[in-house]
Amino acid sequence: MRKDATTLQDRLDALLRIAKSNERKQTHFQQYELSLLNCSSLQALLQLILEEHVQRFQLTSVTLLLFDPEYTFRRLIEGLVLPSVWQSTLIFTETQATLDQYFNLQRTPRLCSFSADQHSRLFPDHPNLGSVALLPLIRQRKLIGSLNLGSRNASRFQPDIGSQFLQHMAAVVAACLENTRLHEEIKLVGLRDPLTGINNRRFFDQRIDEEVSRAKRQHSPLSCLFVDLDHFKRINDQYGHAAGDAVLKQVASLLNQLLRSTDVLARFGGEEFVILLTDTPANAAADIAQRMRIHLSQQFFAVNANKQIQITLSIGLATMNHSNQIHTSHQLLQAADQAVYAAKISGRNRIHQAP
Ligand SMILES: Nc1nc2c(ncn2[C@@H]2O[C@H](COP(=O)(O)OP(=O)(O)OP(=O)(O)O)[C@@H](O)[C@H]2O)c(=O)[nH]1
Repeated sequence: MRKDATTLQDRLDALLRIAKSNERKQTHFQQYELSLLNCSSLQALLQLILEEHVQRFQLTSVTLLLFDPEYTFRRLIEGLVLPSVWQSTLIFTETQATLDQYFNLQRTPRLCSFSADQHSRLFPDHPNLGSVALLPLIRQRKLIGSLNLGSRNASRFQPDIGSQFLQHMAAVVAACLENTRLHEEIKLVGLRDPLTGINNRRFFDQRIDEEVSRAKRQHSPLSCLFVDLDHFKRINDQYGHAAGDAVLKQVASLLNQLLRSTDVLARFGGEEFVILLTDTPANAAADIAQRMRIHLSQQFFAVNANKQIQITLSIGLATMNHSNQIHTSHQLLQAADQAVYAAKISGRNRIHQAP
């Protein structure tokens, strides 16, 4: 009788321990889910998925394979400084078949033993895993990627283990990835000029303030070029607005190619471009402007199937060098603007340097 009571008590204790452990897991997952849902940037989200996930759930490796046929994701992360380990944990594919091979038609999570033949592309840094869970990331019934969990423990992920919880996590991850991607794209659209694809004036207004502060802090010179196409109206009038657009696009691309990655190029409006040359004194900026003017005057621009034209630029140059009258971003831009006006009235196709 007494023995029976003890056994019953042991069983109850064991059940209580399991219930408590499940509750802890549930709380743990809910906290993780909340952090995923609260993420506002793609970098922070990727950090949660690729790094925090491994620790929180005691895994050996977590990787993401994303279907990115138009390089949308890759363009968004291009400008970010990402941890070098992500080079092997953040994987992209342009072909749907690469993803499809890992899942059945129902696209349910796949829990199985690790096989080097099948899974090495998903876990390039971990050739000795015991088991893996491949979770399909689905949005609007489309497979957008796969979240891949790897464990050294061979019994951690096996086909007979319930996968509802993992399926739920994959749905949250897929939704968060889509949301942050859209969010980042919107941010980018607000700062890009849709015609030329380069930065717009809003972006420039933010950057010039940052660069002026940096130049003051580091006591380094900062030059600004105001570039204005000569007689651009004639191109529109003679060959049409679409031809004018094509010329603007080509000019933006040519200017971009001539600059260093630390310089800032933006379309200021219409046929005007602005450039910030960081850590560049006036004489060096004048050389760059001169090279730019000559290079562009030697290019040919197709305005229709049978006609190519040449163009010229006027450039105004101003420099903040901590010993002249230029102390603010407004003064720097205004000085460059007045200088381009002086270049125009003194004959165009030339550079004018602000005093
Ligand atoms: N095709 C095209 N034209 C534009 C765009 N934005 C502004 N423009 C045109 O650019 C022309 C600018 O004309 P103006 O300000 O007179 O300047 P300009 O003809 O270049 O003459 P100068 O600057 O004095 O040499 C106008 O005809 C605008 O319609 C655009 O996005 N696309």
